[in-house]
Amino acid sequence: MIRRCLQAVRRFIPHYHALFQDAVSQRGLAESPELWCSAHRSARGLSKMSLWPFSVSPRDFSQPNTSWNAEMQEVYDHYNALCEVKTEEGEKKGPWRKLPSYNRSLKYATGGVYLSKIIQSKARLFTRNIKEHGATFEYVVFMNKQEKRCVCAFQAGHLLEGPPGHVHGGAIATMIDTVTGTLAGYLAGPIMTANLNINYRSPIPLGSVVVLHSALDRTEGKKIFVTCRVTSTDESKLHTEATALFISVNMGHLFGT
Ligand SMILES: CCCCCCCC/C=C\CCCCCCCC(=O)SCCNC(=O)CCNC(=O)[C@H](O)C(C)(C)COP(=O)(O)OP(=O)(O)OC[C@H]1O[C@@H](n2cnc3c(N)ncnc32)[C@H](O)[C@@H]1OP(=O)(O)O
Repeated sequence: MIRRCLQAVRRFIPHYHALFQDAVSQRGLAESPELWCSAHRSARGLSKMSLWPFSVSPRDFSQPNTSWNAEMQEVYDHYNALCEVKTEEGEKKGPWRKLPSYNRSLKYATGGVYLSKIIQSKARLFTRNIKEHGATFEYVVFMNKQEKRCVCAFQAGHLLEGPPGHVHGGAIATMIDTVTGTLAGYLAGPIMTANLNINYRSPIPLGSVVVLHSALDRTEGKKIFVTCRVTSTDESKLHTEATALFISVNMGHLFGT
């Protein structure tokens, strides 16, 4: 019985990948978060008829949870309100969009040729690999496509300690790479970080909430230059400044094939 289930699942996986690749190649990647979701959805219909053994609706890690402090919730509420604006005809889409956040950027991609098949399926996005709420990276990104910029509310958990009581510089760099990379990917499709230049101006206390403000500086051919400032939520304190260079790559480069 178990062997038959496994055979069915193995037969289904290539179909799933084909569907995913179709959606990717037909729609382009400029709207990547939607694309991931729609590619996932188009494959989902099939998965309902199959023996696909995994959860079909991935958890959105950027939803408020009990670990969020009042300041984190406040920043979330502020930008969330800007996602819908009230008009005389009712509510309509505002200039901001809350991006969903999953624990794999491409949930069903096989990756990592150096990993065994079983371990490959356990690969997870670095910033979303701890299930415990509030322990590491609690964050939510809001995108303003018109203005080519985004903001991210980030609450740094106790497992991100570097200097006593403060956030590790590598964790800050991770968040800067994630947020600037999300902006570059959202605007330009598949990208990889080529250069990240960071100035740490003042330490970030563990458990505190900061805001990452990221904006497109310019594009030159395949090169996408992005800036980032990490500030206190009221912007009175500058914690970190960074510039990043992303290069547009093809899907093969992204998957390492
Ligand atoms: C798909 C994303 C969509 C996401 C949307 C939202 C979904 C949300 C989900 C999850 C959020 C997570 C978001 C995270 C984002 C993080 C991304 C990473 O951390 S990536 C890991 C670290 N990076 C590497 O491992 C790269 C390693 N390097 C390479 O693979 C290559 O070097 C690469 C691709 C960067 C460039 O290689 P070439 O062959 O394509 O390009 P060449 O020809 O070398 O360069 C093109 C131009 O760029 C300049 N260039 C290249 N590297 C440079 C550098 N380091 N500094 C300055 N210029 C550089 C060159 O001089 C050249 O310029 P001239 O056209 O001649 O003017």
